[in-house]
Amino acid sequence: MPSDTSSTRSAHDEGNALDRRGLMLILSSPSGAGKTTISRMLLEHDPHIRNSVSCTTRAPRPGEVDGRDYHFVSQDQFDRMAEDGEFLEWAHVFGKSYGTPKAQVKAGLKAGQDYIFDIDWQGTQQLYQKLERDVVRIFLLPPSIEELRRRLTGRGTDSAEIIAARMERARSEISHWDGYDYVVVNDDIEACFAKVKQILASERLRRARQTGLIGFVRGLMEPDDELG
Ligand SMILES: Nc1nc2c(ncn2[C@@H]2O[C@H](COP(=O)(O)OP(=O)(O)O)[C@@H](O)[C@H]2O)c(=O)[nH]1
Ligand SMILES: Nc1ncnc2c1ncn2[C@@H]1O[C@H](COP(=O)(O)OP(=O)(O)O)[C@@H](O)[C@H]1O
Repeated sequence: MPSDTSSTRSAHDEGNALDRRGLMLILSSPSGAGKTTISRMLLEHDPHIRNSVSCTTRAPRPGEVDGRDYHFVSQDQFDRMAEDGEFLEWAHVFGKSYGTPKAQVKAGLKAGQDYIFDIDWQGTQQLYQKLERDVVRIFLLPPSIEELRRRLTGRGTDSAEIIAARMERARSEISHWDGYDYVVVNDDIEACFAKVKQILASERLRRARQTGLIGFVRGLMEPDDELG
């Protein structure tokens, strides 16, 4: 048995990052369904998870911060990064390029760091093909198409033309819902957040992620001297 059993136990109970391999929590949804809102709530609530900051060629929205929400790059910079193999995956969405930088995430996962990915279904498929064992896929649905339109309009960040393009694409994005492990309807935001937290807590406890348990379990199985 490890000498410091109590600290080992409490570390496991809290899903402590040092005891296990990190996981990749993917949140996808049609634009406006609420994945950015849920990601931000999770990042505020949970010190063990970080945002994987994507590169994009789209313009920043009011309130978005370069390096926090996205790395905003030119098309030339993006193409060079893609050619140099700096992305884990990348895709064209709404006529712009979006990509997940490789370096930070790969090292982080090994060190037990969890990451949130706010990426579309194309990126989700690519990440799943490459890193299946680390990926947890959640798809958020709006309670109705009318509510989706209200949210896109109410967000106040996009022109009528861009909102129309996003609504146009919503149905085809929703058609990929069955490529996800979990599907959550984002009607009431607190109820949706509670479900996402529940999924994360359970996924952290999967045996395959609990690399720190191996030594602990071996200790439990050692012959007990007192029993002879
Ligand atoms: N494949 C891929 N998709 C991304 C990445 N970053 C963002 N996206 C997706 O691109 C789409 C547009 O994102 P954005 O312009 O922020 O609009 P939003 O969906 O309304 O927040 C969304 O479906 C995002 O999930 C990425 O690195 N890779
Ligand atoms: N459950 C909800 N109820 C009402 N409004 C919501 C809910 N979830 C998100 N919103 C709002 O809808 C808009 C779009 O949400 P956002 O998180 O930006 O979506 P996405 O990142 O999927 O495009 C934002 O103004 C956000 O505050």
